[in-house]
Amino acid sequence: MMEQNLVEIRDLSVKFKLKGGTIRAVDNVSLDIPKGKVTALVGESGSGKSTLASAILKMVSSPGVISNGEIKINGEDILTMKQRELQQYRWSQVSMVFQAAQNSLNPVVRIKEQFIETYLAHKKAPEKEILERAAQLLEYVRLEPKRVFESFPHELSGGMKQRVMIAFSLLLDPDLVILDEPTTALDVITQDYIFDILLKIHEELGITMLLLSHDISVVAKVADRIGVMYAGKLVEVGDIFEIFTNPKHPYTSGLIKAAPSLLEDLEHTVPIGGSPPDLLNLPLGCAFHPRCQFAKDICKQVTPLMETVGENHLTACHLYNAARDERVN
Ligand SMILES: Nc1ncnc2c1ncn2[C@@H]1O[C@H](COP(=O)(O)OP(=O)(O)OP(=O)(O)O)[C@@H](O)[C@H]1O
Repeated sequence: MMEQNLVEIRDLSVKFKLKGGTIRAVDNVSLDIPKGKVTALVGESGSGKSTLASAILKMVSSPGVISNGEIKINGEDILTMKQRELQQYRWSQVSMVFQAAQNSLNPVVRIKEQFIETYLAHKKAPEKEILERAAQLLEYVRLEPKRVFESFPHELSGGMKQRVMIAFSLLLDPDLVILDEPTTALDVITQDYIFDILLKIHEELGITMLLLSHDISVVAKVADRIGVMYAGKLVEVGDIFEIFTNPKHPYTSGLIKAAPSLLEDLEHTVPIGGSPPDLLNLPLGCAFHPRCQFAKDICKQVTPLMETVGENHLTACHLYNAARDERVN
């Protein structure tokens, strides 16, 4: 059966005009988010994951601007939506749990009231119905509705607040939920617990998810598809099995080798050498070339384009252009 895409992003660029110059936090990215699947975006801090995700909500933070591209959800172009349409679209079609989202709960309002306010800001319904829905969602995230409803945020632990935020993100029954580093700042056991919950929600509600993480091992358990970002570009995308068994881009291989919990063997992890790129001073050619042990002359001069390297698998790396060229010759 043909896979249907919920979101189709084409040639998306987001620029930030800063004191030292202009950076492209997202640089000509094209990505499909298939319906009913969990897609993960991974890459080091600063690679552009959050900026890309906020563009899907047309909520890029100032001074960022979406300088080109197209984002379609269910075939509808988000970037041409008017303010009123956007207000409807956010939360009810796409919701996002931001980084350290626990802190975005209002500290002086009981959770119950926050559920009601959030719902009513987008749709009308009797309070009783809203609370029934909220209670159902709290049960999904394995929290006791009665207790949580009456609590203020400071009465809940970090992991509980994060689960409340996940429940919030589902409140208006969106098609897509974006989770930005959903478990950072939580201990490992709580992280696992939250990922179990996310997986269950995904399986039972069939909801499409976009998960952002700097740690490829964290998303390995839940994602169906992985996109790898480096210096604002998408450098590899493929189904989870392909990415882990047959990574093509040296940066993807580096992320996998550097992930301790994947190898279950701390001694054999190999950190990626060099340091993350300075977006104000990107090298010519492939931005990863100064850290790449396979870099050739062409990598220092020409930016590689995304090319198909397998079924549902694309990468932007000259190593594969060369392999293809050799086959052709
Ligand atoms: N509001 C802003 N003002 C200036 N620069 C920004 C802003 N938001 C993001 N950037 C820059 O855009 C680039 C990409 O940042 P982004 O937060 O999207 O990366 P990320 O991969 O999500 O990393 P992290 O997980 O650390 O947030 C970074 O260089 C960052 O400094």
